[in-house]
Amino acid sequence: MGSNDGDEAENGGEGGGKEEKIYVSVRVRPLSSKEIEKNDHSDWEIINNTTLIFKNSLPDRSMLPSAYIYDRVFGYNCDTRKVYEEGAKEIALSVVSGINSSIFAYGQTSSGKTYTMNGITEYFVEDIYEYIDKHEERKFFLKFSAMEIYNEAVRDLLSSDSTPLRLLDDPERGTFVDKLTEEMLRDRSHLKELLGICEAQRQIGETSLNEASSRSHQILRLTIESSARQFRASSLSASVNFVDLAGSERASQTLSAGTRLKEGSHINRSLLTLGTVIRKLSKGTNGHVPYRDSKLTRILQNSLGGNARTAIICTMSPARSHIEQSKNTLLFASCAKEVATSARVNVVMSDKSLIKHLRRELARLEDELRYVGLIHKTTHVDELKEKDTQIIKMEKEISELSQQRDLAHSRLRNLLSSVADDQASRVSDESGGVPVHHAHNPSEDGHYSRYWEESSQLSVYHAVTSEDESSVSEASGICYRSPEFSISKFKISNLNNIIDPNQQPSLVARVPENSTGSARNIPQNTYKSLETASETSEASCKVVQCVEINGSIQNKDEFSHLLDEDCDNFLPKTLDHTVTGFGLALEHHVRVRQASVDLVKGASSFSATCEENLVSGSNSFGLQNQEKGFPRTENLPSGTYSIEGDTESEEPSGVLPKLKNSSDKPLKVRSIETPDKLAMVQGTRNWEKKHRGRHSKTASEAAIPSISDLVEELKEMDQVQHQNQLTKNQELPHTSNENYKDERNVKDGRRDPLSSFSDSPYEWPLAFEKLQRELIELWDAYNVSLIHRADFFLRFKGKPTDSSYMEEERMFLKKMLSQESETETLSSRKNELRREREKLHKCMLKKLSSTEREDLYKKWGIKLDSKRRRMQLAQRLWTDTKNIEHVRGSALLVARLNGHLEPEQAIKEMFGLSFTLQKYQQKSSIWKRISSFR
Ligand SMILES: Nc1ncnc2c1ncn2[C@@H]1O[C@H](COP(=O)(O)OP(=O)(O)OP(=O)(O)O)[C@@H](O)[C@H]1O
Repeated sequence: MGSNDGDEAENGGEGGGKEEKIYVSVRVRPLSSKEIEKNDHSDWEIINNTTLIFKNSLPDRSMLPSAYIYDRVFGYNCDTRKVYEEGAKEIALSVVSGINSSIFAYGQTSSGKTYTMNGITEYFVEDIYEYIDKHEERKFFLKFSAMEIYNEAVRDLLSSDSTPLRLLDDPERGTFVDKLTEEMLRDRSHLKELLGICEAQRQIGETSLNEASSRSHQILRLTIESSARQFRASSLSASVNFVDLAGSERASQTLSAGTRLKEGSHINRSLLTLGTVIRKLSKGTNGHVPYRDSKLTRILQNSLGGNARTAIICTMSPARSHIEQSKNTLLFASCAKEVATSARVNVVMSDKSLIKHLRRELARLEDELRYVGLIHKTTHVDELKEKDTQIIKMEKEISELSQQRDLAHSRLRNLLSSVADDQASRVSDESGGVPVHHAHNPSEDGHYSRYWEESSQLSVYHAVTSEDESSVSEASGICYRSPEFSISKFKISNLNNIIDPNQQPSLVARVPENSTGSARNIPQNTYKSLETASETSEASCKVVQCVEINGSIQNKDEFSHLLDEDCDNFLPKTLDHTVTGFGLALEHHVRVRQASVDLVKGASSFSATCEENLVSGSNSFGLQNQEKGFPRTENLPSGTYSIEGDTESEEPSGVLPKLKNSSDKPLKVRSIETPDKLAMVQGTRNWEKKHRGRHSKTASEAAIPSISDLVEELKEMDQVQHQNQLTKNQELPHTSNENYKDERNVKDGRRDPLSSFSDSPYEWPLAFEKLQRELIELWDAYNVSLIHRADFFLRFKGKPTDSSYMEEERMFLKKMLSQESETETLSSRKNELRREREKLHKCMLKKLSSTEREDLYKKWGIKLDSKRRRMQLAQRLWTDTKNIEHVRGSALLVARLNGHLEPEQAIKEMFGLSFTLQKYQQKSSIWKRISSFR
């Protein structure tokens, strides 16, 4: 063990501690006088400073080891100073460097522990104060405490109170003795004084081996704190323990008994625990170390395996008589030599320095916080900038989208305006309730344009376009549109030489420019054929017509002549399934035509109205090419629907009149007509030419049977169409736009009942009720026969297909009312109505039982005891036209009294006669029946 000025230990021990083996030395005392007296021999030989040899002179000891090596072996003549200098000083003085240290004296009783430890303490006190004296730059604080463990009780050696002290455990301090006196040392003399007290306080007893045997374990603790005088930021604090253990003893040797035996028992037990701890620690295992098995090991735990430097001086007697005890001591020393401790420098911060240190630490943490905050702030700013960029980008996109939306709205408004113009133009050109679509919207390139309706699937055009007065072209084409695609074919022929340049074309058609561009689902060969066809031009084309079917068409072959042979490829096959729409339209137009036929009997103004919209002259229809200008209709339910130009000599008999080319005169276009409309008008004209003013029913009666059959067939198709429409509308959201529909479908008081209601089943019930009430009022105003009212009222109960009949009835009555306002005529009708009531009153007696009559009297509020009760009942029929239940009751009673209207005949009768009510004197079938009541 070298010199120790503290610097080495401080440097090496700072921080986590420096592991160091316990410094173990053996001191062999000389034989005592008693041992010599007993002629006891020494078998030990110290051959050098570290080796001790047992001179194996005894035969029974041959098995013992002969050489013992330790850190230092002090022989018989070695004085205590040298033991201190070489076996304790360096470690003991570590305390001035802030390192805990412990100096142990271990050995058999009377082996010289107290003798050695007293000397070491004395030398240490001298050295420590010498050290303090040498280090004036530091200020030292020395505290001294002393305790003994006697019979496993801790006693304060600096206190006169022998009350045992408790051992407490502290997380930082470890195990400590509660209330142990700790004296602050003033100087070395003070320490010596205290050491004297401890020696005086310690339990000493006389045994056979030692007149002043220490019967307790003594622990002297000197705590030294030091700090630099100029810089007191920190101080060093450490304790040095000088432990003089009680000596192990054998009771037989010490001849102890009583108290000494008890003392020896505690001594041996505590030393046994110490030996166990040392042995455990020496093995370096992490197993359990029984520190707590004794107060000695608990108090010295830190010195044995913790934060301390430790030196153990094992004392032994060389006498042969103590060979066993000596070998146990050497065995203990050998184990202790393997135990390592980890001493470190214990630095204590002063309050002031601690505050200063804490302030510096606080400043450092604040700097870190600011740095972290700056980083976060920077990150936040970057995120905000990125979001601002996104916002700007999104605002730009919104602006662009808004512009696109406004543009789309503008286009939509223009489109709607064009459609509205188109609708207005169409309505203005209607002459018989037939929708003909016109448009007069020249595009920028000079062509006229038009848009088709949303409901259109197929449109067949044959129209004229004009860029200027000198360049007029004919365009014929067919356009098909489905939810998936739209497609068009257009063929243009120059008509400069055949069109009257002074006459502006009234109808032009334009297929939407993108119609073919969106036809991606069309077979490629079809598309090519269309392109090829569109490039074809036929200069000889002269026909200017347009056939437009909204909704569907019966057979593509009907229109194939408007196209070339490629049409078969681009007309969709689905056309074959769309039959009923065309049939429905045709039915309506045929009915109108038939009504016209009836009306024009006798200078009908209705035919004149129709005629106003027709072309004038002998070639009024302008049809010069039947093959291209008009569809063949051989597949229609009845008759031939083509029209031949010269019909002057034709008599409509059984079939509709035919249209054919009439002349090669310059084409004069005013209107584009559908074939059935043209047929209707032509039929009217033909009939008018033959029968005007004669009131003959020949033509109409000849036409009625076939038309009626046609109506029946078409009515069936109408039902199918109606069901299809219902299904379609149920799949679509319902949007009511009644005002628009009214505006669209009403012109001069005339509504197109088909376009008004048949495609709007949700609107029809309300419209039916309204129309029904209107008819009731009109019947009442016109004094229409009660039988007619009843039959009509009960026959048409609200099916959408009733709309046509009811509308025609309404139009007729309004027309009649406007034309026959003379008082005389109205008075005549009142008389007719009065006579009809009288007839009904007479029928009651035959048709109704007495019970039925009484029930009716009660129901109708007629007193049973009153007179002329049947006449009262007849007079009350159809009097409250505002009350629909009253009207219904009246209708039922009249029908009951009438009794023989066949449903199958009703439609024929109604339409055969309803339009001729003003001429009921002509004795049509129903009025003949009415007359039968008279
Ligand atoms: N190295 C030595 N040189 C001369 N005398 C010694 C030496 N060591 C011990 N002695 C003497 O031996 C006797 C016993 O010593 P000491 O009391 O120190 O033994 P001990 O180990 O403390 O005994 P115990 O355990 O019983 O207290 C004392 O009289 C002492 O003076």
